[in-house]
Amino acid sequence: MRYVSTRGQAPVLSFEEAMLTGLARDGGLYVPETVPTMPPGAIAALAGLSYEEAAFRVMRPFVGDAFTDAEFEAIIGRAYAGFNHAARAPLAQIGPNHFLLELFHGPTLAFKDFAMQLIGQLFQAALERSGQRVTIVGATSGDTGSAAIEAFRGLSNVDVFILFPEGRVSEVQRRQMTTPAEDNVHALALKGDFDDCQARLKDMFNHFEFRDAVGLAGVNSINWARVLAQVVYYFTAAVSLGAPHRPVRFTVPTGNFGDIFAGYIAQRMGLPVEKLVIATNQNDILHRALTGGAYETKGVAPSISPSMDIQVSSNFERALFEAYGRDGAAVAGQMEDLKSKGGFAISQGALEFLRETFASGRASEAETTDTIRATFAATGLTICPHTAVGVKVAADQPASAAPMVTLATAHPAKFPDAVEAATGARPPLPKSMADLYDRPERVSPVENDLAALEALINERRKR
Ligand SMILES: Cc1ncc(COP(=O)(O)O)c(C=O)c1O
Ligand SMILES: N[C@@H](CCOP(=O)(O)O)C(=O)O
Repeated sequence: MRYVSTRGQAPVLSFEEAMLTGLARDGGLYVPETVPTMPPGAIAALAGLSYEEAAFRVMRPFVGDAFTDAEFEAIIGRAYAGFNHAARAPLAQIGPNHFLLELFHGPTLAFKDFAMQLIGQLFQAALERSGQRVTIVGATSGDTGSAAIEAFRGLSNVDVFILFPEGRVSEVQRRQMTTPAEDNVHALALKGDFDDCQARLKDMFNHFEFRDAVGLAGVNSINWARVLAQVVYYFTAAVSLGAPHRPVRFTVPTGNFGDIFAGYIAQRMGLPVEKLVIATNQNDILHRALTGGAYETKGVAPSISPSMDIQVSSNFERALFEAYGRDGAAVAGQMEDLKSKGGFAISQGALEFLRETFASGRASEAETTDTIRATFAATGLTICPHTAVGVKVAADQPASAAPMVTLATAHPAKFPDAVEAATGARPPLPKSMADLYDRPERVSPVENDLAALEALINERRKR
């Protein structure tokens, strides 16, 4: 299996190389050269398997010869052993034909654990084999950072630097990043928003001298392995609801477009997905792009679903690559316009392609709060504000016989203020985190300045 860049100019890589490389050297994102398919019989055969067994079957063709079957099986086993639900990604019914896919039973209580726990294991295996040491730099609006720190804390051949927007993550998210005591973990509070964090990260990848000197690696969803791990739960959920014999719809609370792009890959592999619905909060660039045809940035407005406070949605580039018939030059041109003009118009053909697969909707702040309240009243389930954005947008979709699955992307206890404002009750942290508020914090405030960030990382990384 080989991986190509969405901008068409970077070297073609193997799975392991693409995973360790992160952003392609032409600024693009790696995608598989061809998407392997699973025939209906193979999809039906996932029924009754454990999550780990299903994960092996779904992901195996993408990994090529990077790992033997036995190695890959063991890696998957270790990745999900720390989840606190036997099903890993259980479904809960919230309406006659509407289900929540609970993705918050991992160690940091968000869907990011599904991919991050796996790539933590994949990185360890690859680095042990090669004797390499890497510097991971990640940008986060709250959940990627804590999941990355959890997956890589204490590893001897990895330093982890996480950039988060100062004052724009929840207190629980911040403490998850600032309280680990391991000296390979560095939480950096950047003066700016998530887009600034992600832009500086991409600048570091595009500064080859720095990138090569520190052995820069990325664990944001620019990393293909992150997306791949997220493909699995689309299969397990759909099969539980009758796939491949019955199509299923998914609504995905969306920011950086990684999670929903994983759903698109599942569909390309042969999973009968009737529609993938992009659910945005008031930072609705993706909804505006899909409905109006222009991808135009405006400032990020802080919301009660802060992990989705994103305007430059990096994985949308992967969707555009498909929509433009895998024309890397066309994608590079649009990305250049995004950088220089703050936006671009999507061609009619590409827009039609996107609308075939994706629908979209937006939830305001008030609608998000109302949805948390109404879901609790109707079902007794407490949902996080990101999930609530999804539930609201799912409810707005046209009727269909296909079951609707909304991805429940985080545990409500990560966002107690928003949940309490809606329901009157503060969701408690699970026992494993009960002392989170008592642990000492360690964080470095940083300016939104590339040279200063690079200097700090270079000085602190171990050699
Ligand atoms: C809780 C939560 N929900 C939804 C999202 C959006 O996911 P994606 O960025 O993959 O679109 C994020 C951040 O990524 C998140 O942390
Ligand atoms: N919402 C994310 C933003 C980064 O997304 P990623 O999937 O590209 O890592 C977060 O919580 O950090």
